[in-house]
Amino acid sequence: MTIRFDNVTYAYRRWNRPILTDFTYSLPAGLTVLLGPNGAGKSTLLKLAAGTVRPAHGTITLDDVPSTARSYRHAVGWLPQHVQPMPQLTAREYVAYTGWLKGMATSTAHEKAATALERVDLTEQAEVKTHRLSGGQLRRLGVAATLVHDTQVLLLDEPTAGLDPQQRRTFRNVLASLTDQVRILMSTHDTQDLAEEADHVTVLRAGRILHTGTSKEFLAHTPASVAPGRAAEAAYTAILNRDGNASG
Ligand SMILES: Nc1ncnc2c1ncn2[C@@H]1O[C@H](COP(=O)(O)OP(=O)(O)OP(=O)(O)O)[C@@H](O)[C@H]1O
Repeated sequence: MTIRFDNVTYAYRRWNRPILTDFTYSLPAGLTVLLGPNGAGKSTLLKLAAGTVRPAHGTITLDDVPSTARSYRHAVGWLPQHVQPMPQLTAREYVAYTGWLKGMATSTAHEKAATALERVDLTEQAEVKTHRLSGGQLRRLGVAATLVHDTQVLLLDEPTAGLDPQQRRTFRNVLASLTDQVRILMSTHDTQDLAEEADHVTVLRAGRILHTGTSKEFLAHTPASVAPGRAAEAAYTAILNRDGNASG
């Protein structure tokens, strides 16, 4: 099951310049990292894919189901940049409540919540009130909430921003463990982190795809003299520079 953008054009206001124009993209299997400078259109792309905003032209589909359909929004989970705790709820109740909001029976929502928490490695925190969770645990709680209703595609907007290195590692490991069942598109500014877990990399600038391919193909852009620890950052810079030179 994958999300396809076909000739999508989107502007925030009818009279504004479009952020995406005639944009075509198909989300590959596994974990895809979405890179791009500030204002490239990453969040806009994720919001369109989540069905929270609609294109002016073109179509966004999940195996032929349009993004306007209820079944589309059930199959696609979107994690915004900030996960708000609900102080009165435990982690388990929070996830079950999300399932209930999506139309699940209360008993099913509780059952599915336990499985979703297990998938993000939060079983031990199931009875902890959400405002007592750490920043990294809160992000994983957000992922559990999006997984509770049998999500096929997970969209994450800078989920590792503000996390310390240990929390980022745990978060990435959790994402990597989900990719056998869920396709994931994750935006980030954390270029170096991605080299470890991403299957694919897409680079966006000014609403255009500069590069999309496997991580190996992405890293092949690394200049020869660069130390391995800097490879992803250097590959990203090389792709941006190549485009800058071509369009300049
Ligand atoms: N609600 C909005 N109304 C009008 N313009 C917007 C709105 N949200 C974003 N934009 C504009 O759309 C463009 C793309 O923004 P978007 O947030 O998608 O980029 P981004 O790649 O996610 O950036 P960042 O890395 O800074 O989060 C920017 O020029 C931004 O100013």
